[in-house]
Amino acid sequence: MIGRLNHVAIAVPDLTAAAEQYRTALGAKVGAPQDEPDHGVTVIFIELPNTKIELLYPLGENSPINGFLEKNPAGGIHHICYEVDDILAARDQLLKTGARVLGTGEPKIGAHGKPVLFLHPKDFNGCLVELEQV
Ligand SMILES: C[C@@H](C(=O)O)C(=O)SCCNC(=O)CCNC(=O)[C@H](O)C(C)(C)COP(=O)(O)OP(=O)(O)OC[C@H]1O[C@@H](n2cnc3c(N)ncnc32)[C@H](O)[C@@H]1OP(=O)(O)O
Ligand SMILES: [Co+2]
Repeated sequence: MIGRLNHVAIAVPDLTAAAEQYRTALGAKVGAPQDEPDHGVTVIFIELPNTKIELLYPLGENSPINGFLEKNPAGGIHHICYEVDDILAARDQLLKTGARVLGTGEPKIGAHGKPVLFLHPKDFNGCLVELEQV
């Protein structure tokens, strides 16, 4: 069901510093900051030849990443995003296995303008999973 790895997201305590480090120390192709108010985050995508890294920083008062950054003040890997062809079929299949879909259970439009859903980290070996329909 899952296809390519779309991105690995890293929650960071300082978005500008993290972007600069990827640009200068790691020599990566770093995009511009994008506010995602529907998701409570500001993101910067880093383009790698085979995937992307999504730097995440809280936006607004109820950001879903606030708790994670409180527990991991230096930052940390926050989620991985797998591509799927049909997100509703994927969701329904996963619900049958007992996996918890976060939020309302309905896809939201993600940072690439495509539908996304999140699966509870406790149901996936401690790793928050994002699905993106491509
Ligand atoms: C723009 C878009 C895109 O790419 O298109 C994005 O990525 S938006 C990216 C931001 N959006 C999201 O993450 C949306 C989905 N996320 C959520 O709904 C939330 O972040 C939850 C995953 C439910 C966690 O929320 P919160 O930290 O408030 O809950 P909580 O404190 O009750 O956490 C429950 C347990 O899960 C653990 N936990 C929390 N976040 C975790 C993470 N990212 N990875 C692994 N474990 C995690 C906590 O340590 C805790 O474990 P213990 O009980 O053992 O201590
Ligand atoms: Co993401």
